[in-house]
Amino acid sequence: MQETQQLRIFKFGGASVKDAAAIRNLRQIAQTYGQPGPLLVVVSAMGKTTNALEELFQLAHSGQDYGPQLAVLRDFHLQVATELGVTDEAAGTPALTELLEQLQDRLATLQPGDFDKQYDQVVSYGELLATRIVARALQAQWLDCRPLIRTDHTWREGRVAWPATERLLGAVVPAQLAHGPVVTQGFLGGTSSGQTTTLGREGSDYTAAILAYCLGAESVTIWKDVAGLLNADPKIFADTVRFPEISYQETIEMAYYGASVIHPKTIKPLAVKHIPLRVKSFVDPAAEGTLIHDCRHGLLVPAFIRKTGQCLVSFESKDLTFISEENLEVIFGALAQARLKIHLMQNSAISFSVCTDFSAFRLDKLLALLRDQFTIHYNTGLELYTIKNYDAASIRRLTEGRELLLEQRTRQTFQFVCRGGPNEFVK
Ligand SMILES: Nc1ncnc2c1ncn2[C@@H]1O[C@H](COP(=O)(O)OP(=O)(O)O)[C@@H](O)[C@H]1O
Ligand SMILES: N[C@@H](CC(=O)OP(=O)(O)O)C(=O)O
Repeated sequence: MQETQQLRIFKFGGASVKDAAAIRNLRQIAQTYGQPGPLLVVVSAMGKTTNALEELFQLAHSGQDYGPQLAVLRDFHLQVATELGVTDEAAGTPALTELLEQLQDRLATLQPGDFDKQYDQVVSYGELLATRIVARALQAQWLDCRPLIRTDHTWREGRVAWPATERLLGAVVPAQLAHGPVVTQGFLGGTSSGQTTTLGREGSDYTAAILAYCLGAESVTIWKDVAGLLNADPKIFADTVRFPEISYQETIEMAYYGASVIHPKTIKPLAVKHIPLRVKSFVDPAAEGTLIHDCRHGLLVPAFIRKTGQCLVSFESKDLTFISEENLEVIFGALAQARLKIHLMQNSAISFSVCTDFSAFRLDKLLALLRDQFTIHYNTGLELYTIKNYDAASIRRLTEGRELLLEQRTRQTFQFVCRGGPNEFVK
């Protein structure tokens, strides 16, 4: 594989491309910090476009009128392109209007069934449209990553076929980078038969890591609306502290437990190749941010992580049989089939409980698979809190006055599930 010397990868998420002013700011950052090249820029859908596309898709798939929402989405992208003066369609292939027409066609020709597969074919247009605009604004080359980031057919959470992806990217991207900056889509991949897949919501950070791993990048910088990786989400918790540097191991755990600033899959490919990851503020790009790399540090301050939209499911054997390895095998198999990920689990003599993301569709599937064998109870509308590197004061801060439905602690991590409610303790 041909490695690109000193390649820097910049990733810009939805907030950093939410309108024309944000894209001008991105251009300034790329010009100031992305030189000398080579520079590969990964871009997500603009603002909340992915949510809007999800809604559009739901409407279209269920046969409802989606015309007004589609018009809003179309006008928004065209308006931003006009404000940036990048409506010169001849200069880009495919043109913005061509992508918008493709999206319209996709929506008009949806078939009943195949929900997840068709979701990917529609929702992917957020990144296609955004990169078309950003590439033109940067006068950079536009790269369609779908034929190069090869995944299996796991719709909505494509699993990367690493050897093929490394070969495909290596054959195309270094040559393109030799001609100047390249802009490509986050979140997207493609199957061997040429169908679009997505890598899981908020998966654009992961795309930056895939590209870095496969192309042997020097570093990855993800530009966010926060000062760096903090010990908690500042939208929820008061008095947050920035980590100037932190290890891959600490970061992967924070991301895994739900610190939404970095997609959890991002860290491993970078750690394997010792590629540093910087989290920097696009609001204050000169500020230090956070450097995530191979480093050792003492005990860090407690980090707080909240996951909302949780569901606690308890399985009880119907005949007072103990929860055994055989029972657990059946339960885990059903959870995997329903594609429900376990965030926390606990068992007693005759009962086994798991905390997972709530999805009515997936929960129904799980119930259908296990109802005959187990008595199943569940609660929805819950929150899962994790405190990494906890102490007594940090536990008190979060748990006081709350009814804990499930609680667990290891040497470094304290977790509990409780009902969602006002966050009287956080701000
Ligand atoms: N530990 C944390 N440190 C910093 N930001 C965090 C943390 N946990 C959650 N966040 C949230 O992550 C947001 C940035 O991530 P996200 O909105 O997904 O960015 P993007 O869309 O640009 O990829 C911040 O605005 C902040 O609210
Ligand atoms: N646009 C996709 C992928 C993504 O990563 O977006 P962002 O970088 O804005 O979190 C999503 O919203 O899920």
